[in-house]
Amino acid sequence: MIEAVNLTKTFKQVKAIDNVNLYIEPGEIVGLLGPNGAGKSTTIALLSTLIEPTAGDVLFRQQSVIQNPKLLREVLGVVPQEIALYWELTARENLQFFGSLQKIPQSELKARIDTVLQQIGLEDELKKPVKYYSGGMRRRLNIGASLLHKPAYLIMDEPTVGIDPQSRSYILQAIKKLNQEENTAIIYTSHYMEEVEFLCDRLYIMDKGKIIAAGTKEEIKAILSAEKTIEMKLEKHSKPFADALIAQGLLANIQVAEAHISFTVGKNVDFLPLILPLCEAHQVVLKSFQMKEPTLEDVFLHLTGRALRD
Ligand SMILES: Nc1ncnc2c1ncn2[C@@H]1O[C@H](COP(=O)(O)OP(=O)(O)OP(=O)(O)O)[C@@H](O)[C@H]1O
Repeated sequence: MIEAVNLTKTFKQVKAIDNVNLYIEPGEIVGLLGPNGAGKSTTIALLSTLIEPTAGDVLFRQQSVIQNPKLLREVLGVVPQEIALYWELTARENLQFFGSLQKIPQSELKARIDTVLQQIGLEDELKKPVKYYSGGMRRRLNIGASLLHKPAYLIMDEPTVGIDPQSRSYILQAIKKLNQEENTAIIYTSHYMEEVEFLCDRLYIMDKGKIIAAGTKEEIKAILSAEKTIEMKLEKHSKPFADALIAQGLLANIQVAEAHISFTVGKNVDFLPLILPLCEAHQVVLKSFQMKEPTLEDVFLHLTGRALRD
């Protein structure tokens, strides 16, 4: 198990993370979710022993990794957010280079590269330098470079940023397969809710350097079980109506996107008597109502008052 204990990191005046506690056990996929600047990259830089904390510690098998980073580094792969590849080399040549850096014996390296190319779906068909690859292919190779030494734990920092939906879906499937077939434990950071919903067993939601919620997806969604989310569609957008809805103060998390309006209310609140008089006053026609199960995005909005991508 890797564990962060009261982890704090301050850069000059900025407290990038503040008293973070989290853990990951062998074989599980744990999501670290939060908007830009929440402290995800700092947390994983600390977990992967790239930087040292201002306070607190990272434990691996209950030993401090500050004292003994080697123990963890041997079993850890890190996929950085920035692509770290050699543009003039082919996929295989890049992997040969990274494999040698990781001191994988030459007698084993070729077979490991073959396996990794297969795991990331690049096989051997690509004999071109990386500079000719698509964004998705580069991302896949970036992941491959961290898999050569068969890490038991893999930390991935937003590995699908800036790629097309097809490549993203391919990468998500490959990560799931890696976890299921090799039992690789994965810490996955993202600000894409759908990715975390698809991949993760447990998750931590971060905001402004702190963990603001932790648990299984079901546990986190249960934070909102006392509320329901309503989506309604108007015949056409009406700013005076939307303003009046916000001003009456009894509905929470009101989101207005043209003629689509959503809000949350307590499970037992009868919201129609709150809305219908406003419709009448502003001559607004309601086309539909829908009750929605809470999503992780709703939980984030509830906890922070902001959307994840704000
Ligand atoms: N080397 C640094 N020097 C100064 N401030 C830093 C440094 N690294 C991070 N920070 C600050 O710490 C806070 C957390 O940043 P961090 O990169 O960990 O967030 P993040 O959740 O990974 O964001 P993103 O999704 O944009 O990668 C931010 O306010 C950031 O500006």
